Amino acid sequence: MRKRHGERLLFEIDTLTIEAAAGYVLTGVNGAGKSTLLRMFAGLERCEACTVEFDGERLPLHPYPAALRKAIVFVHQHPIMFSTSVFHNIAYGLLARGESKRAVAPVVEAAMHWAGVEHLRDTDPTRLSGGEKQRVALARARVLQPRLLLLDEPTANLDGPAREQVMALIPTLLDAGGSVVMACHDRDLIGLPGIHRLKLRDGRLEYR
Ligand SMILES: Nc1ncnc2c1ncn2[C@@H]1O[C@H](COP(=O)(O)OP(=O)(O)OP(=O)(O)O)[C@@H](O)[C@H]1O
Repeated sequence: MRKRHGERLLFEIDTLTIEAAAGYVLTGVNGAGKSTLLRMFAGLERCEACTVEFDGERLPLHPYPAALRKAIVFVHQHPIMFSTSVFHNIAYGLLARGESKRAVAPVVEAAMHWAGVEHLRDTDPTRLSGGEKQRVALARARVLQPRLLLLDEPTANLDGPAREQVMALIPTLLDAGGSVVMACHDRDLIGLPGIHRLKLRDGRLEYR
């Protein structure tokens, strides 16, 4: 995977292997390219010379393949939500996949319970705090059961109980059986037991 901005080479990565059902933190100084790398995986950023092997099939990252669109979910640092309700935002992706309202309702209930946002079900997400919004975004991603979940600095800009609540959810994301890669600077996330460490440094990826 190679990424340039004009003449500047941001990174060049020969091979990156993401195992099934494994958790990774991606670290690196500000501007190292962490968000860019995650956005590439999610098809949100063009890249040169990018090929992935997914379930034994070789695919380009551009144009972005439908198989990856279904398998990979990206959670933005500042999640954007419809100005409807928390319930609707969590349900939306499943309804868009063609699932019935009747099938989706209990899944959304369980996800709200998991994220501790049941009391906010009818709230307009634009009125939520940063921590509440991040928890709704995690619930919204989780119901889609992604094979790979990409989190961009999930605890950035949070402190106190809001940060603790988001922190507590992250290890349980792996229980669903998918893999998680999160870009972060948060020492507590980097130190989570069993998590693999990746570092972008001077345009190269290091396994640590
Ligand atoms: N469209 C663009 N044109 C030129 N440079 C860009 C563009 N988009 C991003 N960059 C640069 O690419 C670099 C990588 O940005 P990125 O957001 O991926 O870094 P990061 O490691 O996630 O940083 P942080 O830890 O601060 O979030 C930065 O120097 C940024 O300014």
